[in-house]
Amino acid sequence: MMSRAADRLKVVLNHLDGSHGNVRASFTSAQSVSHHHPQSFRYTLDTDILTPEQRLSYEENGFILIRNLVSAEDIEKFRKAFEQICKREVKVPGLVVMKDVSIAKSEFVEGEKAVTKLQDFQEVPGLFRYCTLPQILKYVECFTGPNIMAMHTMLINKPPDTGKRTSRHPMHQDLHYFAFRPADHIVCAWTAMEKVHRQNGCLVVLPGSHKGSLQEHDYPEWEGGINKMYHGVRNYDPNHSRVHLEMEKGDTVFFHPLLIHGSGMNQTEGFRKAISCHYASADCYYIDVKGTTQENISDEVKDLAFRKYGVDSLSFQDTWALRGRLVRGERTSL
Ligand SMILES: CCCCCCCCCCCCCCCCCCCC(=O)SCCNC(=O)CCNC(=O)[C@H](O)C(C)(C)COP(=O)(O)OP(=O)(O)OC[C@H]1O[C@@H](n2cnc3c(N)ncnc32)[C@H](O)[C@@H]1OP(=O)(O)O
Ligand SMILES: Nc1ncnc2c1ncn2[C@@H]1O[C@H](COP(=O)(O)OP(=O)(O)OP(=O)(O)O)[C@@H](O)[C@H]1O
Ligand SMILES: O=C(O)CCC(=O)C(=O)O
Ligand SMILES: [Fe+2]
Ligand SMILES: [Mg+2]
Repeated sequence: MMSRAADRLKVVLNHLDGSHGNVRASFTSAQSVSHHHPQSFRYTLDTDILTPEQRLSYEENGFILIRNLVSAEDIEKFRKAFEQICKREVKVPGLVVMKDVSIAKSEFVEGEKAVTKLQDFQEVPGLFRYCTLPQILKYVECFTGPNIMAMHTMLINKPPDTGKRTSRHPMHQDLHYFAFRPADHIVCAWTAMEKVHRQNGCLVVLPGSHKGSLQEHDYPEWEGGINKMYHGVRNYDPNHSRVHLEMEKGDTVFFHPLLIHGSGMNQTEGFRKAISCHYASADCYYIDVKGTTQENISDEVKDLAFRKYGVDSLSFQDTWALRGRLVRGERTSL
């Protein structure tokens, strides 16, 4: 109980402090792993959900993998909902449907095979149900606390590579796209909709990179082209040690928004599917990214909002406030 109150205080202090770090790191958790060596936690809250090992692992690595969290039946339902959208059986407000850049201009690819990514499916009940699954939110709460917003939703249908290597997703930090803070109260849930492995382009992560700061992002100079908004960390070191997250259908990884990650190309004939949601504590606050490294993505998003909706008065923060949906607790700030 004590520790829950301490965690709330941490959030408040951080809020006032603005810069994350020192204040929180000095708190000591009551639920420490060892009684003799009290452990302080920065990236996880006190709940009875994570085992001490899982908690330490997230603190150290910036991600945890939970096997078999989403049922095959639920995944089948998400797959059906995705198919319906691709066949244009339903029209959805706000939904962004992205084709791979290497097939965008081809008139021969249609339906599901043409869609690389659905974004912002908050108005598709059959897909948004993923973001409300209790077994997912149970884990999310360990990072966000009790007031939870689903800020960004995606279904990724990584296509077989056309030979131009455009099915790759460059190494990046998701925080680059976000106009809210603090980072430690944001988490991504990413669920494999089928077996994902190195061959079909599983997630690749740099363990521990969440302890660093937000880096400069830009389009990588890739010969075969690069998808819209696929920014990568500018000074990516290809020799840094990486972990390939091979997962079975239903396995779910939760990761920190500063964790550097990407995915390799899909060298199979199948479409590699995953569904994901970025959650944030509703107690987070919006920031102005003017003059920061995030200005480039902010301009691109505002430009897209203008082309899609014809409004040029939306700020980057507005685009987030309009898309975010409360999934648990109270909508306190975001
Ligand atoms: C109510 C609030 C308003 C909200 C505003 C909307 C905001 C949406 C945005 C996204 C925010 C991103 C947040 C991400 C957060 C988490 C971290 C995730 C990391 C990522 O995944 S980043 C990558 C995300 N990518 C996108 O979001 C891409 C968004 N999609 C698009 O912008 C459009 O789909 C696109 C690519 C412009 C295509 O537009 P569309 O109208 O569907 O296509 P056309 O066929 O008309 O083509 C137009 C033009 O674009 C070229 N094109 C097509 N596909 C691509 C592509 N994949 N990459 C690059 N270029 C592409 C096409 O060839 C055409 O070119 P012309 O030269 O002929 O004009
Ligand atoms: N120059 C680069 N800048 C940014 N990210 C890169 C760069 N080169 C590769 N990556 C990223 O590194 C990750 C791994 O890339 P790669 O395509 O080599 O896949 P892989 O899983 O290592 O497969 P393989 O088994 O073929 O090596 C992907 O996220 C990829 O987009
Ligand atoms: O599913 C993938 O390939 C990773 C996508 C990703 O990291 C993202 O869209 O932010
Ligand atoms: Fe990402
Ligand atoms: Mg490689």
